[in-house]
Amino acid sequence: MIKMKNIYLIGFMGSGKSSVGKSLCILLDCDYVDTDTVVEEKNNKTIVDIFASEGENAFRIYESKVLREVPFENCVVSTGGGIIENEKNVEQMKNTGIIVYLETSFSKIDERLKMDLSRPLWNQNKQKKKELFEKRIDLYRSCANVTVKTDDKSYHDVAAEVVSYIVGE
Ligand SMILES: Nc1ncnc2c1ncn2[C@@H]1O[C@H](COP(=O)(O)OP(=O)(O)OP(=O)(O)O)[C@@H](O)[C@H]1O
Ligand SMILES: O=C(O)C1=C[C@@H](O)[C@@H](O)[C@H](O)C1
Ligand SMILES: [Mg+2]
Repeated sequence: MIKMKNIYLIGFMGSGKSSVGKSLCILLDCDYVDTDTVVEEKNNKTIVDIFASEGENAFRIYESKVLREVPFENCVVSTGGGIIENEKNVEQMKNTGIIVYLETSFSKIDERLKMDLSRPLWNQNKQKKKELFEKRIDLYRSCANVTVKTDDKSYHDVAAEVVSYIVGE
C-alpha cells in the first residue's frame, strides 16, 4: 500500500472540515481523525461541557495533545476551528502533511450554523463571532498549502476538489 502525507483540513467553524473529511477519506481510502471527536471521546464529555466546566484553555491543551498523537502519515485530519491559534500545532501540521484551508464566507457560515448550539464560540453575540472570524482569516491563509472555497459547493464537491489538488501535487 502506498502511504500518503497527512491532509489537515483547517477553517472556521462550519466551513465543513468534518463533513468534507469523512467524504475525503472514503475517496482516498485512508485513515480518518476528527480532533474534536477524539477530544470528546477521551474526556467522555461534549465540547460544550468541557468549555463550561474546565474552560477554553483546558480544551486547547486537550486539542493540541490529540493532534500530537495523530499518526504522521496516511490520515485525513479534520481539525477544530481554533487549532491554528497555537503556533506549535501549525508547525506540526506543516511538518507532517498538506494543510488545506476550507474558505467560507461569514454569511454562509451563519446560514449553516443557524440552529447550532454545539459550538461554544459560535454561541455568542454576532459582533464577537465576526471579530473571531476576522482575526482568524489571516492565520488560516498564511498556513495553508491549498485553499478551497466552499460557499456554493456541496461537501462532496469540495472533497473531490481537494483530491484533484492532491493528485496534482
Ligand atoms: N459544503 C457544504 N454545503 C452545505 N452544508 C455544509 C457544507 N459543509 C458543511 N455543511 C454543513 O454545515 C454544518 C457544519 O459542518 P461541519 O461540522 O462539517 O463543520 P466544521 O468545519 O467541522 O465545524 P467545526 O470547526 O465546528 O468542527 C453541518 O450541518 C454541515 O452539514
Ligand atoms: O473555532 C473554534 O475555536 C472551535 C471550533 C470547533 O471545531 C471546536 O474545536 C470548538 O468548538 C472550538
Ligand atoms: Mg468539525
